[in-house]
Amino acid sequence: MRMLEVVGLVAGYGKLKVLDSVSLRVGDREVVSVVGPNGAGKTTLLNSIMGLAEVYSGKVYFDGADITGLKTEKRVALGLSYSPQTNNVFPNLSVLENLLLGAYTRRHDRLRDDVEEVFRLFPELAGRAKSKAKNLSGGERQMLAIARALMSKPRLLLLDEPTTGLSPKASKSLLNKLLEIKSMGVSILLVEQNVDYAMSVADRVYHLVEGKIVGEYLPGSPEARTLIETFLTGRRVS
Ligand SMILES: Nc1ncnc2c1ncn2[C@@H]1O[C@H](COP(=O)(O)OP(=O)(O)OP(=O)(O)O)[C@@H](O)[C@H]1O
Repeated sequence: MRMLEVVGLVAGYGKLKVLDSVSLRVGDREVVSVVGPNGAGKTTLLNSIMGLAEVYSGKVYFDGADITGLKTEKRVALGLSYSPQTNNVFPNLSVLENLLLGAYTRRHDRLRDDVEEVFRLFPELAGRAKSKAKNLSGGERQMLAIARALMSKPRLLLLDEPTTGLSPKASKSLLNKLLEIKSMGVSILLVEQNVDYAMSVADRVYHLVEGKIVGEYLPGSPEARTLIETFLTGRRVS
């Protein structure tokens, strides 16, 4: 079994069923991306994996253990971490305070080393440790959100459209950081609307449309190129 296995997940919010029998997997040291149009259910998928949406049927396994019914903080303690698309930093707290909050599930004996490690990964944040998060640029804020998620020392990082609102240059720089995070031994499940971005970092890509997985691709394959073209021309794949 892979590190993360999602099997036949039907999930949503109250009476609204969003995901329809979604199955996917993420292996050790793998970057997997989920692409799909607005409203396809990408965020709901991440929410379900973290215990933040209602699961009506299906299972989520992490390291072979069934975590479908676990509380979110228990999932974090097991090694899952989540950087949501919005509201992912505390604007009135400093960069350092945001980072320390990311470590709330852990014992605190190595925090200084861990802060230094994320500052090595994101030197842009190191010089702004005392700045309030609300004073950061969009790109710096996304970096802080990811850095904060890393402070719980995850083995699997869930990222919801971290390039939202960033320039192409800032997006590429952020995507390069994801490859560095992968090389540190952390797996990543990346939700993206920009197919080119997803394909540039992912080992595998799933295509989610109207709550269903309609394809799985290896970046660089002819099928993957077709997927990109389909997105770019706005045609629907079903
Ligand atoms: N907290 C919520 N409560 C109720 N409905 C929700 C909630 N979050 C999302 N939805 C609904 O679930 C459906 C799927 O939304 P979701 O955010 O998962 O899609 P998405 O693929 O991430 O879209 P986007 O790319 O626009 O973020 C939409 O109809 C949305 O209105």
